[in-house]
Amino acid sequence: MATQTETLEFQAEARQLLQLMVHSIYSNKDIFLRELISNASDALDKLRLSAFKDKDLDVDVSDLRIDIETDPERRTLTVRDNGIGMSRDEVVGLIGTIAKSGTAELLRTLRESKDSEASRELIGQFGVGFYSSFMVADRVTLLTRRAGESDGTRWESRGEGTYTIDTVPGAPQGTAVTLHLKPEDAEDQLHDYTSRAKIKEIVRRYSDFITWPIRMETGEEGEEAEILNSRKALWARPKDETTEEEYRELYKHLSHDWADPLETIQFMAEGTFEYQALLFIPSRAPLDLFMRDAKRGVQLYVKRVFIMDDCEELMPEYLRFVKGVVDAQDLSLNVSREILQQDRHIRLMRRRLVKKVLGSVKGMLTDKPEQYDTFWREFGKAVKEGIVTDADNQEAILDIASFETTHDPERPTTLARYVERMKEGQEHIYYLTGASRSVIEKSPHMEALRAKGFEVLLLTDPIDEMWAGSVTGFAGKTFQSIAKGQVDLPGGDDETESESERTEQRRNFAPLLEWMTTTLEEHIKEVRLSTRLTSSPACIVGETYDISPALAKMYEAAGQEVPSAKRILELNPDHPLVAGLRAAHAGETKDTAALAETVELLYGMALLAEGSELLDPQRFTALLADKLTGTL
Ligand SMILES: Nc1ncnc2c1ncn2[C@@H]1O[C@H](COP(=O)(O)OP(=O)(O)OP(=O)(O)O)[C@@H](O)[C@H]1O
Repeated sequence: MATQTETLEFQAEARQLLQLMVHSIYSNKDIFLRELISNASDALDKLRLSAFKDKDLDVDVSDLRIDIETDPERRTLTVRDNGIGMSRDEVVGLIGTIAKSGTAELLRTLRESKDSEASRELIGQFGVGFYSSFMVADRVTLLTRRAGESDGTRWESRGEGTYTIDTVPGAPQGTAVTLHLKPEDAEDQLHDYTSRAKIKEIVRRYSDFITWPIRMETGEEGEEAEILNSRKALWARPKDETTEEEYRELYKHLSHDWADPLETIQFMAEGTFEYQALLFIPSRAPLDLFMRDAKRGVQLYVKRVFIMDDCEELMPEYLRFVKGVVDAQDLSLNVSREILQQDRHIRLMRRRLVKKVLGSVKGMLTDKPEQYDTFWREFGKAVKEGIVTDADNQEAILDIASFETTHDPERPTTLARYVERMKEGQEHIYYLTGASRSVIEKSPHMEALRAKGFEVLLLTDPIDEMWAGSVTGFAGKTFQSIAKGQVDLPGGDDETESESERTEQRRNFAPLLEWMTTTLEEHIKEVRLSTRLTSSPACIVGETYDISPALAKMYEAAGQEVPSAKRILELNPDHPLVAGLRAAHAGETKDTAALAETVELLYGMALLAEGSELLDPQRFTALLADKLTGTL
């Protein structure tokens, strides 16, 4: 007997997602069954694992299965499992709320998106699981009892603002989800989900690989229920015995993505440590790719038994978007995270998995450029983290990376292509980091390189700041920031000034540079002449091994102390303002205070030109206003 019924409200975000489901945005409604079977299969996995780990848990795991029952008269469809079940609190927490990261952002994007195709894609990426029942049902009942507990829970909702919940003593262990189906409507792709043939077709198409039996009564008295799925573990089957379609469906089951994967990677390792791996690269980045608690997508199985989701030990963080299954034959079912962390075989396995993934991206780069472009657009930012965190594969990652470049504003370049295009005598791969392509392109540091026709990589991701300063080189060429150190451009397209001219210039400017260095000593450590400027009067550069201002800012934002390194102000001796300053400073009757103000403005201009902030904007504008007034 059910106890008193309690009516609860859905959490706001859950309500909004439900609305989307009820006024379904999907055309293919059949997939609700895949979602329910997927949940049931997970619940059976969990029960088997719990029973194995907790010997005191009194459960029968000898006949774990999923049953589908239909009642054409009452127009109901039930998906029943004898898995782990849910406690009352779990029902409220898991079904009444959406604990997934990225929900709020997803809903905001959906609200802003007017395009229903785009909305469908977005929500598909998120995966709405259980709620998809409301595409085909106007009322859903869930009866569940958690293994080890005596009372069960009944949950029921019409997919509107509220749901009811009550306690049901003596409910069978596991979960039964009953859908009270909406009327058939062929136009709206609402099929007859009480039809055996339809159910069979859907199970075959979407859930064939589920390792648990999915059963359905034949309707004939005395006949055994029929098992609808073939239960073949795809990863343990040779490639030529598996169809693309089967791979795709497994991918969707694992990832909850509704789109097809971009690439499938399958391999089997034999020998002393045997395992099978089936990995997928999705075709788009998940919404939570850059969130702190983003999950990694590889599941660990041991001898066909599901052990854990999100196995960090198998995939490094920078490849967190890779989904799939790894099934190891020689581990104990009892394996824990701690054991995994210390296991030498697991480390070898991970190394091999990473090599396979990077190798398959390299394959795309050579053979399937369009696919590669999609990959890099979606995941490049995450993959670049590996340049810093995975020293063993640094070369391999640089090899598959693409970067924006001055060579072609439309297409990013690989480093190999950059190196091919390098000029004679060019030893360095030039790059500049900054907030955006347009800021970097206009930076004074670019001037001489542009004038002389050198290609520069334009690095705009925060992670670029981290690796660019620490990686030594690629294909024997070193990286050089054009905002750091001295830039000695070889030959180039321009004629270079003769050495004697330069010596003469240095001598002429020495007193000004010395005086300016003292005047600005609070902010910079040296003023010197520049070889990188053609039209701007000045720019600021760092020493070769200094951290860039943007990186310093990132560290500060992360709460880390950054030793403040003073940088160097470089002057363009050919600019009239700089030439004028030199003349004025050399003059007999100079106004040192006024000159110092001009120098301060010059320094401020150099900061603005590279996209940095002024130290004291009020003072800068006051000085500038004063100088401008003087010109009138
Ligand atoms: N048959 C079931 N048995 C036990 N727990 C279940 C069952 N169905 C759902 N749950 C619980 O409810 C949670 C929410 O289910 P839901 O289908 O909404 O999302 P999900 O499966 O976690 O995620 P996704 O959107 O990725 O499918 C599940 O994670 C699971 O903990």
